[in-house]
Amino acid sequence: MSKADVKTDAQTHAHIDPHFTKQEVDKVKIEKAVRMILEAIGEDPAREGLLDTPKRVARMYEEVFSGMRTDPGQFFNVIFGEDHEELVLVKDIPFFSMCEHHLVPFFGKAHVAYIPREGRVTGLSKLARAVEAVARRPQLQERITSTVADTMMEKLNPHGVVVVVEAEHMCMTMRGVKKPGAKTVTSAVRGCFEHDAAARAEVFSLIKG
Ligand SMILES: Nc1nc2c(ncn2[C@@H]2O[C@H](COP(=O)(O)OP(=O)(O)OP(=O)(O)O)[C@@H](O)[C@H]2O)c(=O)[nH]1
Ligand SMILES: [Zn+2]
Repeated sequence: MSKADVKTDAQTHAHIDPHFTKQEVDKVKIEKAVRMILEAIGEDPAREGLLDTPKRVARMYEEVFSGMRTDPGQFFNVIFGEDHEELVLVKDIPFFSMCEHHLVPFFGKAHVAYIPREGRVTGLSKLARAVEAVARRPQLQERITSTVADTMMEKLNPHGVVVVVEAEHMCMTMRGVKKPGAKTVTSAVRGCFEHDAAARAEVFSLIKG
């Protein structure tokens, strides 16, 4: 096998997760852009209260978009050899993301369930880490849901996965259609859950309860 044939996890994962990047955040560029936005709305970026704002916003974007540089698949490299082949559900995982259309937050809870294959059990915290990695990017709720499910299918090869995400989008509350309280629920159902209605119903009732 030539060196070029040896693909990193991140490269092999690209079909599921095309937005993962190793590029560092260009904070100077963000600072310039923020100054321009302030000028564009009629503010004075040189007034005292705004002097450090471009720097703060650059640091904030680096933090809230840190998932751009986090491969969610990496968390499933540690696997326990347990032979538990029954349902595992981690529910109510809080997350914050940024809507890719308006760059304002949407946030809520993710519920991640899977049935491991024998000897391929992951750490519970890894499910929450994968959600966080995928959420901290310019996102669509649907894409968070399916990327987490597809990453788990690929890395853990489980019998099945269900991911449910419920969120409130600030682009629908503080602006635009202005419907505070409206919740969006998305789900991704993979593997055995696709054809086993009873197993799927069990997961949904556990998530609700
Ligand atoms: N499918 C999906 N749509 C989203 C998500 N976040 C925001 N949107 C929607 O993206 C759409 C963008 O619509 P546009 O008509 O291009 O933009 P807009 O004029 O700002 O739309 P309004 O929000 O209706 O004012 C809106 O309907 C948003 O509600 C998401 O996670 N998934
Ligand atoms: Zn939006």
